[in-house]
Amino acid sequence: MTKSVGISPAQSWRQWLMGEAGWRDYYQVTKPKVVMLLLLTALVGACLASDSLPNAFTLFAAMLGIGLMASGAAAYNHLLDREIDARMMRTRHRPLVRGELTALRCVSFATLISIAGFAVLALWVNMLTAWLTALSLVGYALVYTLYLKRATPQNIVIGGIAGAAPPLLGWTAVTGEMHAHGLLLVLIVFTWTPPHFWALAIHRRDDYARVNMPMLPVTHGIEFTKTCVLLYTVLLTLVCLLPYLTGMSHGLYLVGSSALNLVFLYYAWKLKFRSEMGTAMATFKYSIVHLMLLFIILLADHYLLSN
Ligand code: HEM
Ligand SMILES: CC(C)=CCC/C(C)=C/CC/C(C)=C/COP(=O)(O)OP(=O)(O)O
Repeated sequence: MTKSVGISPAQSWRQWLMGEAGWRDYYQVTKPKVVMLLLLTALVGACLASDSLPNAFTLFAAMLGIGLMASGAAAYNHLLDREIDARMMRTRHRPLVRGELTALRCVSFATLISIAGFAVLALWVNMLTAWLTALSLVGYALVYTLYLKRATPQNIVIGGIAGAAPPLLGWTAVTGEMHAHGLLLVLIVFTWTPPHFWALAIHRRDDYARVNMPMLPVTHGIEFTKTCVLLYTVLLTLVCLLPYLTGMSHGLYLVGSSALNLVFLYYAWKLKFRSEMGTAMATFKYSIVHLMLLFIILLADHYLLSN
């Protein structure tokens, strides 16, 4: 007699849940590196909100909740952008474009982790943080992705508010209330976003033109965008002085942030006046290092120099 080779209940569950997708596809739609940097800014917001160390459980729950909701927002972005992603060189290998993750699985995953993130914040952090994070999710996943991105070259300036929110989310997670210093950290990320994105958009201009996406280099040309990158970098340098001038941060921050901004200004100046083949991409890559180090320095300054 031959034994039948059916699949076990565990295997059929896995097949129902995953289909052709692997864990890597689910991981990829969460934009993990972006979310990691967002979480760093949230963590620093939380630490700067009080003179003592924040409660470890609240901090863990806040990072988990914000991380899950930001990942959910990123997964909705993959879902809603799948048709334009398929036509752009940079994004045509994404899981939904390759068909390895179906739209139904992606929307289910995004909804599940977003609701889980909201529940974590509502149950173990506070309602203010839960609702502000939900607002950021809607701002990025719906307002930016579905409307702004396709409507105006100021898309990333306005949409940047959602990506800039995490330091405030960290702040409210610890204190339960908003504070001008938390909003100052938001202002830094908000001003940083245009040079971050437009440097990449200059490099990828043709990709965006192919799909008629009204990004600034497509609508106003590369030279104008380079001028905007330089002007926003000057503005960022000035905004970065505010934590020192308002007494929120100290000398270590002033020296560290000034050095980082001088390098950013050099990249932006070079992009405008001495551009070579890889200058736009190098400026984009530096913007990420800049923001990461800036927030680490804010943290070091807070713990080493606060009384
Ligand atoms: C509206 C605001 C923003 C726009 C339009 C934007 C746009 C982009 C784009 C198009 C990429 C390239 C992704 C790729 O290569 O697939 C990127 C990469 C990245 N962005 Fe942004 N970004 C924004 C805000 C932010 C914020 C607020 C952060 C963090 C605080 C951030 C952190 C990063 C990081 C870490 C990467 C590199 C990801 C990687 O290498 O996989 N971005 N961004
Ligand atoms: C809850 C919360 C804090 C939400 C914020 C979510 C979030 C992931 C913000 C990052 C912004 C970002 C990566 C924009 C790029 O989108 P794009 O569509 O222009 O880039 P793409 O073409 O690479 O997809």
